[in-house]
Amino acid sequence: MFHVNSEVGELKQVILHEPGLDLERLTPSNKDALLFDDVVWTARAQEEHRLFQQLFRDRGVKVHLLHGLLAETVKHEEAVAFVLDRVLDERQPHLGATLAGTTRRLLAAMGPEDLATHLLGGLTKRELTEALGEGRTGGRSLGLDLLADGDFVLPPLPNSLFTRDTSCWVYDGVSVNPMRKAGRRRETVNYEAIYRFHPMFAEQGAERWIDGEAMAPAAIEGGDVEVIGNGTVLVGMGERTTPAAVEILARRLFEAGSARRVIAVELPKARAFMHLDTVMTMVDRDAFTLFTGLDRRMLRSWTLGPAAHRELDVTENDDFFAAIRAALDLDAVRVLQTEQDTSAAEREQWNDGCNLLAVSPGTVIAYEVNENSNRMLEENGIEVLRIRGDQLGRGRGGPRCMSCPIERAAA
Ligand SMILES: NC(=O)NCCC[C@H](N)C(=O)O
Repeated sequence: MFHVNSEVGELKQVILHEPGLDLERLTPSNKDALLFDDVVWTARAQEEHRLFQQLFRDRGVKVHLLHGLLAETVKHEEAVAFVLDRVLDERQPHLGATLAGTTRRLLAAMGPEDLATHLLGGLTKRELTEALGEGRTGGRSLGLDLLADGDFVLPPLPNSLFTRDTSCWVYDGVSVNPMRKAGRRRETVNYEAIYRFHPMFAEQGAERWIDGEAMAPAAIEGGDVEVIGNGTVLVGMGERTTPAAVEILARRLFEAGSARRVIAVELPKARAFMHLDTVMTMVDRDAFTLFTGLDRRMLRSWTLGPAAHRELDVTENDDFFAAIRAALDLDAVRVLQTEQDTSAAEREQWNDGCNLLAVSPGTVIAYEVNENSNRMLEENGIEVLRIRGDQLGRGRGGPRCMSCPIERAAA
């Protein structure tokens, strides 16, 4: 049975996405809408990613690749229908009934590997017309006439690289997340299909905390959700996760008896701090990194607990880390901040210096570029496994963002 009982306990199984066609689709003109800061050298990004994967395998962590999971999922006819009903909805502004139908017939006729590639990497008008052959594009369509050859009939999902965000496991269940940004919303459909139809998950009967489709416009992303243990979950509310979503998640967890408290923390609403894990991650049983640019005493936070009649007990905390210490039943928590000038601190945070993935208590994966942050961690007794990320980092996500633990022991 899959479960994630902590942020830092022994990691056993993880979902990663080795980028492919999805990253090749980035161009200077579409990268902003697709939430990347630059175009990417895909072959090098894949090389970097394979080294990242190897780190897990070397430590006995089972790696599941998203493309493989999706391909196995769409071997099932109901899964294909489920996905295509959603991604080729004729009401989408650029589609219309004819183009939606033509594209659907093409995708449905593909083998599972190719279908998975295009669900992640999208489909251009050129690819559609070439595959159908001259003059066989189905009926004439306004949507098709208005697209240029290189335009997308089905847009790509390059942020699939960040498997953390789209679904996240919290204790004995999973939340399939409604994404805040338009460029990531379709990722939810792929995961919804995997969790419903892939035999590895469908036969497990794990709890489902959030159903992304039903929950929009409330939004929550896994980078904001940290399962710190002892029945407690930490959730950031910034650019991506909404207060409504935090309350829905909290209520579900309390009703199932899977968590006793949720600590919600307010974050600045800015891209640099898009998720909680871009400024703060847990690195050991009693230790967190925190971006130096945030004053820990200024962070507003609330503790949510269950109350009668499906209500929530919401109390504002005086001190965020004191609330965490109490929730974890610890004498003290260590808040690790890198002492460096403000420009260096800003640069390292931008390069995901705080976005660490613990593989066991006190051992984390980090980008090598963040020299000051990594040195500081080592001075505090944390083992740092360094990875290259010159290409991977261009989407503004680090080792924690690029991993979705599905099995992790308590700390
Ligand atoms: N947990 C994370 O911070 N994930 C990084 C997501 C980066 C992606 N380009 C995004 O903007 O959503």
